[in-house]
Amino acid sequence: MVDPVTLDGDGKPIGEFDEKRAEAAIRELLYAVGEDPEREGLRETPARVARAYREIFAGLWQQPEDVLTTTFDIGHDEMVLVKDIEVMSSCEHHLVPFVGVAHIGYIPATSGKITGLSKLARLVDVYARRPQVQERLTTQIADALMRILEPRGVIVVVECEHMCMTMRGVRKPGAKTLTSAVRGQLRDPATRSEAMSLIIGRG
Ligand SMILES: Nc1nc2c(ncn2[C@@H]2O[C@H](COP(=O)(O)OP(=O)(O)OP(=O)(O)O)[C@@H](O)[C@H]2O)c(=O)[nH]1
Ligand SMILES: [Zn+2]
Repeated sequence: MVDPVTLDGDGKPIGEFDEKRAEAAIRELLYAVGEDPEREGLRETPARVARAYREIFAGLWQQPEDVLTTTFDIGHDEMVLVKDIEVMSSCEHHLVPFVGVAHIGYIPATSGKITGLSKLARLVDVYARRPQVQERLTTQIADALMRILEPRGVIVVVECEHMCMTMRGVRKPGAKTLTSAVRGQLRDPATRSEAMSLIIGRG
């Protein structure tokens, strides 16, 4: 899957968030919907929304290597699974949120790298804080872990509710979308089903 951010030769993102441009766009949007961005309550809104977008899309200027920095070798070669990591992302089709949880498991290489547990949650944010589709979010997390930790296997399961399906359009609140990405030894049916039962069997 191609990373949506254009990278330079050193793998760093090209460009930067243009707050002034975002502010002007929000002013235009307010005019377009028939509002008056000069009225009291809206005067600060374009600047405020621009700052909010800077935060919501901050992942565009981060790479997984920036957060998977702390790795240890503690000789643990059994599965590590972190469940119910909060996901807050934005649907790239409608620019409204999709929210839910991610479950991430990996089997370290025999003499391989383990990362700090919080780094898995940070990795989710790197990819969630971009205009996204849930399938790409899921595969990007799995592929980054495979590339950086070089584990024997990875499983990523993401369950989200998409606001574009609840607040507009088809209007089906409560519908959850599940996506998974499985790599390496976790593709083995027995290992995969052990991981899935750990993920699904939450009390
Ligand atoms: N596969 C996938 N689809 C998504 C995701 N987020 C939103 N969508 C869908 O993207 C589709 C865009 O469809 P379009 O027909 O181009 O847009 P639309 O007219 O606004 O569609 P409706 O949402 O059905 O009103 C919709 O079916 C959304 O439900 C996602 O993460 N993954
Ligand atoms: Zn959408």
